[in-house]
Amino acid sequence: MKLEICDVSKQYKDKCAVDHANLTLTPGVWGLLGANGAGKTTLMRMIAGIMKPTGGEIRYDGIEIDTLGEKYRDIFGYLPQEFGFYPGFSVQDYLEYMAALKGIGKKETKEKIQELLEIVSLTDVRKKKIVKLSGGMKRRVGIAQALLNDPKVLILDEPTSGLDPGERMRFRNLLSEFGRNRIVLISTHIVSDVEYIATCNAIMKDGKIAAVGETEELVKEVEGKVWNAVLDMAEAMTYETKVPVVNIYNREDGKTVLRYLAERPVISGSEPADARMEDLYLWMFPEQGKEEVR
Ligand SMILES: Nc1ncnc2c1ncn2[C@@H]1O[C@H](COP(=O)(O)OP(=O)(O)OP(=O)(O)O)[C@@H](O)[C@H]1O
Repeated sequence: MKLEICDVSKQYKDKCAVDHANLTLTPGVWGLLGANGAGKTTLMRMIAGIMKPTGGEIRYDGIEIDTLGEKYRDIFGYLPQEFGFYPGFSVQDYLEYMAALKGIGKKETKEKIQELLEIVSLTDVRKKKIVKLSGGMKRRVGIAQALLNDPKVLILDEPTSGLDPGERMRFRNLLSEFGRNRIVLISTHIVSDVEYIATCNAIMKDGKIAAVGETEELVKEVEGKVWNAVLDMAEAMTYETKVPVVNIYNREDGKTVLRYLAERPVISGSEPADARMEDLYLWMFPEQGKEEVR
């Protein structure tokens, strides 16, 4: 099973949102990383078949998705970034409605909804109107609807926004399991959100795919360039503008740990640290700064 994005572009009037993107997705969980405006949503909408590329094509197992029509919809699940719920519907009614749209039989629908409500921990609120749910719960309803048809390809646009830490953890576990023999693509501008579940990553910048690979492989580029320095808070702050800072946190003993990137240690007493995706991201796009990526 593979999904190929072949030289895909999308031109909106005077804006090239996706620029000759090439990417082959195979089973597993993929992170699509990029700052706001990098082109992630546009690329995902094209993969979902709800927007046509202005150049190139997208193929599922060698066949252009447009020509697959209904068949593609059957194997596909999509959680858009902004998605119009039917606020007056209860969770159960909404999922039944979505299942009908996806052409799932009644008996199968009942069982599937029960199973999914358990998975996303919404069984207790299944009769509640969606309008009355919290942001995180609404997001989980969205995740459940994307899973209704047991899709082979699952596309999730910023799925973790609005989830609390517990929900994020459950969501990660669910996707790690789900992605074993399916293609799962998750977009985010929060690198740490996909770091623990994505086995492969595609990094987007200005509409282009800037890097692709397994996390371990990609982070090799920054190995030996990540440092931790333990300082007083005031001193740590003075380095904020002098070195690319990935992270600053305060320890219980009152000291501050500054994680930064440099070819060689520039703060005395620095210790080497294991490289992670957020280090690579900042290394590749220093101008985007830490606010964008964490
Ligand atoms: N309908 C449109 N018309 C014109 N420009 C658009 C349109 N939709 C998106 N864009 C522009 O295309 C670029 C890519 O947008 P897109 O939403 O795909 O990025 P993104 O990486 O998903 O960002 P975000 O995380 O903020 O959603 C942005 O510069 C955006 O302003």
